[in-house]
Amino acid sequence: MAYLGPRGTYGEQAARAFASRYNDSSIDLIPCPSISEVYSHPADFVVLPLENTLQGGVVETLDNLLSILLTPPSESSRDAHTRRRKIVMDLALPIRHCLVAKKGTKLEDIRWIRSHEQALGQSAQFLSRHLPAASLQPYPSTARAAVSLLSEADSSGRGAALCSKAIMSLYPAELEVLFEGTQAIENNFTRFLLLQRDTHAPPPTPTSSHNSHPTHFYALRNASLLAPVLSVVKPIEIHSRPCPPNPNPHISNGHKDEGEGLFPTWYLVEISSVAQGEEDNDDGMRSLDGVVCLGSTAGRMTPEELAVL
Ligand SMILES: O=C(O)C(=O)C[C@]1(C(=O)O)C=C[C@@H](O)C=C1
Repeated sequence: MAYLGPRGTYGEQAARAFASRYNDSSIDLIPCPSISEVYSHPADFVVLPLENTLQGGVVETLDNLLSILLTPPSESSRDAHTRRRKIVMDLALPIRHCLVAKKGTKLEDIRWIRSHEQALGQSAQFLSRHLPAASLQPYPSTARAAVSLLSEADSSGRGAALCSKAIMSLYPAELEVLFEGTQAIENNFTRFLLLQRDTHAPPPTPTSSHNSHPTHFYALRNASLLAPVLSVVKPIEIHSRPCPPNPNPHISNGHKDEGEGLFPTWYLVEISSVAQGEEDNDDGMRSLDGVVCLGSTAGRMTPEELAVL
């Protein structure tokens, strides 16, 4: 199971929780250096952060999920295994950031702060109030930012990281927590998705809160597809992202003739299956040209289930 590493990330916590849903103790957790490398990893399972209470969609995840719109069905290279993967589960992980620094560092000495851009954004109010002069340095993950402090040549401790307290169990002798709870609100969650290859692996065992109303995810190539889709289903959420420049002019990115001019956009639409006649609706969605099904969440883990892991 591939996740955004190194050890100590929120992604690792999500991966452990997802792995516990499988009656298979042989699932290895594989840390990857970036969200894009998680997405393209050939593992049977990958774990991706989708959205956060305070900061909204995780753009690197959205761009990777939507990149399927550029992949022709016959693709045989890097994208073959990503095409065969489907979303099977989600969870909402409580997110509580700590300001962490090398032991002995004082708050007033801190000149720069590293973290994943999501964590920096979620802590913007704290940073402007307590560390207004510090420069912000985006890192590929919260734990990578914390680990980078250890190899910092500057031993006077002028830098800090925002990350999960979990990092302290890995580096108790080197790091210390200067402040707990830097995010703007207590009820801060990041939703993670589990994608599973449609071969080999068994399905997850249902959670105790087994979701009798799964939700379904679709990638849409342009805005004109929103109208037919929204006329047949109940949308729960719609994320939009700029359509990337087309790397392969032989494959349409869906925008040449759409008249969207300067701002071509792709959409990730999540729909509920509680709408009447859901089966028909789902078939209707799949048959639309420019719509790709990305999978369904079968059961969401509750905070209580996460707490006992
Ligand atoms: O950097 C991490 O620890 C991650 O797991 C990534 C990530 C994200 O991409 O949103 C996950 C949860 C938090 O919102 C901050 C960062």
